[in-house]
Amino acid sequence: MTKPLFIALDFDKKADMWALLKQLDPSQEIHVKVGMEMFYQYGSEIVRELSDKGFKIFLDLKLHDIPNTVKRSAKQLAKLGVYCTTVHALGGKEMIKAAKEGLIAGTPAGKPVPKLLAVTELTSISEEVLKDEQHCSLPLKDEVKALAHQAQEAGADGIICSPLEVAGMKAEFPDDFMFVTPGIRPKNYQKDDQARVTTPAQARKNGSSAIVVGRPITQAADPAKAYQEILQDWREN
Ligand SMILES: O=c1ccn([C@@H]2O[C@H](COP(=O)(O)O)[C@@H](O)[C@H]2O)c(=O)[nH]1
Repeated sequence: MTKPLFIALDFDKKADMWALLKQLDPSQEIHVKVGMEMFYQYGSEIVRELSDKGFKIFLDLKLHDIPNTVKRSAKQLAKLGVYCTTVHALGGKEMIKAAKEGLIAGTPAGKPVPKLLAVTELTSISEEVLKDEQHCSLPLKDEVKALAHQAQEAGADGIICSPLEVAGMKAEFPDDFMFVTPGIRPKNYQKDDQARVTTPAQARKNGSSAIVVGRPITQAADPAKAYQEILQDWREN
């Protein structure tokens, strides 16, 4: 499979989401990310609609609760047939293990189990915030790496981190462990609320397995053009 670019479908209205998706070339495989904004409004219906139209879905709900609750929730999520989903790595190994068990238990027979990705440190968190507000004494890269190892030991299939951290830890993980990276900004695009960003091309060079891009596509004057340009920067050799 070519390395995915997940378009973060962070929209207020479903109609705006479809207006964007209709502009994209239907002959290409399109990967999308459904997050809390759409899911809290439209629920599993939106996932099914996208799935029926052939989109490959990353359902990003960042589960973070006690293991029993996460296991039972993951079991329900697995019924939706998504490609991957997320938990917060800070929930601990028991919670991640429980999420994996729930996904396995809920996946319909003969269907692939959704990949479980653990969010390490959100890409909006800076070195300063990690130290001053999360009271973490480790440098950010070390904290991300420690959470990544913890997630892998607990059975996660990959992590979410910034592309800035990938190169420094990829060699320590199996080849199929996924490094999915938001915090993507084309050259000269504003950071918005993201703290740790790179261009798509830099994410590729650093070894990201997949990138997640929202506003640089969804807020563009010409989203289809922005998507193609970012895709080219991401995939160009
Ligand atoms: O650490 C994280 C985890 C998830 N995200 C999500 O990715 C997109 C990024 O959107 P942009 O508009 O490209 O900033 C968004 O849906 C976040 O919820 C993240 O940014 N960082």
